[in-house]
Amino acid sequence: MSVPSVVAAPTSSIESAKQLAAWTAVDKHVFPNHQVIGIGSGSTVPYVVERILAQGPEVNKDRVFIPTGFQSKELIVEAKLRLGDADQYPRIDVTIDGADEVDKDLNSIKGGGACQLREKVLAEAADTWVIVADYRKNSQVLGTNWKQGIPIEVVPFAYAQVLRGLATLGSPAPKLRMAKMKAGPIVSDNGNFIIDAPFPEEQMKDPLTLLTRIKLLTGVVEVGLFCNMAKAVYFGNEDGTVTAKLQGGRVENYSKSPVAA
Ligand SMILES: O=C[C@H](O)[C@H](O)[C@H](O)COP(=O)(O)O
Repeated sequence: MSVPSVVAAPTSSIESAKQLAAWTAVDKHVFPNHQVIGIGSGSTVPYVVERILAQGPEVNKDRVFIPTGFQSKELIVEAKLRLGDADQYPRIDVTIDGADEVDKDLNSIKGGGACQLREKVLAEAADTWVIVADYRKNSQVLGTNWKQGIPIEVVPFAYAQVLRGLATLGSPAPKLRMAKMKAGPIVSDNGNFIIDAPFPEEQMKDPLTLLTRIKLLTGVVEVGLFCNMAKAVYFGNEDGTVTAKLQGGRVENYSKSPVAA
C-alpha cells in the first residue's frame, strides 16, 4: 500500500527547519502504542503528519487522529488516516502542534491561524503536548519576535467591549483581525472573531497573569497564551540541527540524527 504524500519536499532553510523539528518530535513522542493522536494547526504540522505516515500503515490503521481545526481535518483526511473529534476522545495520548513564539519557560503564543480554542482543548486533553517550530519562534520573552499581539477569540457581539477591556488591561493597540480576501473580520472555525492584542514587555514576562486577566473579560472565548502546558518544544535550526527544550529546563541538541530520511 503506498503512503499518501501530504507535503512537498522543503525548498528553503525555514521549511527544512520546520520539517526537522516535526520529524524529531514524532520520533521522540509518537509511539506504536499511541492510539489517539492530536494534530495541531499551521505550516509546520504537515511535516508531523508526514512523519507519522512514515511509521507505516500497520501502526496507523487502528489509530484515531483528532484535528484542531479545518486545516488539520483536511490534512488527516488527505493522509487517509482515521478522523475523530474531541467530544468522542476527551483523552488523547499525544498532541503535536505549532506555535507563533515560545519563551524560555515553554510558554507560547498561538492563534496566528485563529485556531487557539481547539488547540487548547487538544493540548489539555493530551497526556503529552509537544510544540514544533523553526528557529524564528525561539525567544526569551513572548512578544519579542511575534509583534502583532496575543490572538484572542471573542464572541462577535462583544468584540468592541473586549477591545475596551484589553486597553484597560494595558494593551496599547488591540485590533480586530480583518480578513484579506473578504470584506470584514476573519471568522474562526467556531464562528467567532479574533482580536490581536499586543502588550508591553513587562506584562509579557508574566504570561500566566496576563492570560488569567484577559480570560476574565466577558466575551472572551479563549486566549492564545499557552502557559505551563508543553512537555517539550522542538526548534529546527538553520544549520540542520534541532534544539529541544524540555519541561524542567533541560535543553538537548541533536545533529541531523535522530531524524533518518
Ligand atoms: O492558529 C494557529 C496555530 O496556533 C499555529 O500552530 C501557529 O500559528 C503556528 O503556525 P506555523 O507553524 O505556520 O508558524
